[in-house]
Amino acid sequence: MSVDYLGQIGTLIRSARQHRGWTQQQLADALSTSQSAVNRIERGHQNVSLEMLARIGEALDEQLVSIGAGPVHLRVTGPTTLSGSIDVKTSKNAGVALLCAALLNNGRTTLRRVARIEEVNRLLEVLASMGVQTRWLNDDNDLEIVPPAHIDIAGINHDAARRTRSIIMFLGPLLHRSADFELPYAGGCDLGTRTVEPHMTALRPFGLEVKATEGSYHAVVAEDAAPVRPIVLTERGDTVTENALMAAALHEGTTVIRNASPNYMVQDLCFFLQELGVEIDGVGTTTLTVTGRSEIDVDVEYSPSEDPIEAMSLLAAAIVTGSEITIRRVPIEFLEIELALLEEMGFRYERSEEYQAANGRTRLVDLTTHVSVLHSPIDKIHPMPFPGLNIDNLPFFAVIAAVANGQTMLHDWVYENRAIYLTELGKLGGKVTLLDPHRVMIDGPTHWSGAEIVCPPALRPAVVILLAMLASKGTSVLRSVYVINRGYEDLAERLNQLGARIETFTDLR
Ligand SMILES: CC(=O)N[C@H]1[C@@H](OP(=O)(O)OP(=O)(O)OC[C@H]2O[C@@H](n3ccc(=O)[nH]c3=O)[C@H](O)[C@@H]2O)O[C@H](CO)[C@@H](O)[C@@H]1O
Ligand SMILES: C=C(OP(=O)(O)O)C(=O)O
Repeated sequence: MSVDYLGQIGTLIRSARQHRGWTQQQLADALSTSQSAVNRIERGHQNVSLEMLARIGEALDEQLVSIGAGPVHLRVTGPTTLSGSIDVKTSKNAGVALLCAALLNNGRTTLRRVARIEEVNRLLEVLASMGVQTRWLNDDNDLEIVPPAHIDIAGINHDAARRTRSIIMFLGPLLHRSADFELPYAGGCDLGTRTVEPHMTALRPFGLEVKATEGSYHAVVAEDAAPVRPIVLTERGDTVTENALMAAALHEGTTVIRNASPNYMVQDLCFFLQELGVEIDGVGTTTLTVTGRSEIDVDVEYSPSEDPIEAMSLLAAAIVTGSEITIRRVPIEFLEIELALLEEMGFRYERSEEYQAANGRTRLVDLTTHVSVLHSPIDKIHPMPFPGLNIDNLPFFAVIAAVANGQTMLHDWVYENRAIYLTELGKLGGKVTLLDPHRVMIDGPTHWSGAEIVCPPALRPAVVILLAMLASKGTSVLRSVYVINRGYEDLAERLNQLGARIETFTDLR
């Protein structure tokens, strides 16, 4: 940790003083201190208290440093070899779904070990603005949520809401709470246009009609509407399935959802809803049969499961740095295809016996990676809805393909923009050719060398670049990492515990 903050602050003070046309003595007089003290401060040789900084700023009529504001960056020194063990944290995508689902419950919801990430923070801000009480209970990241008798949807914090995609999952729970309300447009990663139409189609049988007005969705709910036939999702999407589930959970009667996503976050939501007393058959399949309740008022505890995408990120970290590490608490059901493909590429690893996650349902294993010589797969790599290679895991195969011998094609048919961001690996020495907006060709192996890169506005590609920086020779800088913190808790610090050399810094302003 060698950022010379004192030196930087000193330089800022000197230039502000000179800008004002003052000598060191004049500043010293204004501060009732000595000229030699000012000299030491300007040279970065003296620790300055916050109070002193404020006084200097006042004397020079300039705000010298704004603390905590502005973007956060990472400085990475490489190449690194990692070692040791790391636990996978609970998933962002279950976390946000469960926060929305807590709106179904009039009672107290306690979620155990929630990922303390920016995406969750934004949703907490949104919930607070609607009058929902939330609080972190302890250092284990247990989170308590208590909705008010009347949810103030109109009071919603638009700025926080617009920064997350998950806001769309308020529709399912809120349609039972209000007959007429507005929600800001969903945000999240900039991956190109992401449709909300399947959500509207899925929720229409519950009486919901949504009109897109300027900057927000205007939702109107018809009284006494109820699904009379199975709801057939037009896409097997994760959040759309969750919306349909949440709408069905507060509908007294049985709803059948077909073409449902059986993916990890949906399973977590189903297990939680079961704890709330909602009956659900077919968890983990594409047909969910839900018998809801007209009111839910229980004090409930639930432990969301571990994040398969974080597990994949850590596997990629080990592979790109040629390291042997143990990744604990891997939800194996959701990483099997990725591992099978990696094995085909020559990756060797050991897998422990299975054990249960804290929710008592999800199967976990520990994986120990071995240093392996990888080659490209014979066929292109493409994602599919679960059970298929997870779309959020596809970007990690870019950095893996870059260290494998041969040519690999990645085909991201899902998102309009995400593959494009992978070409940023070229700045570190990767040979990544964009064939069209959905396909990239990667030639490996790569001699990585450090560079300065601004995070692309998409979580997974940003992490992919960080991982390549771990393997890059020299110093790299990754700018504006909010996008990473949106989905990962303390990633840099946890990689450092495995031996990485990543420093966090901000611009002093
Ligand atoms: C909060 C959360 O849980 N976010 C996840 C969720 O977002 P979410 O459920 O919001 O995903 P989207 O609805 O944006 O779907 C992703 C894309 O896949 C397309 N699509 C999806 C299913 C399908 O059967 N056919 C199809 O074409 C959609 O049109 C869209 O372009 O699922 C995405 C796809 O797994 C993940 O990347 C996100 O991390
Ligand atoms: C696309 C992602 O997230 P979101 O749906 O929150 O934008 C992701 O997790 O990679």
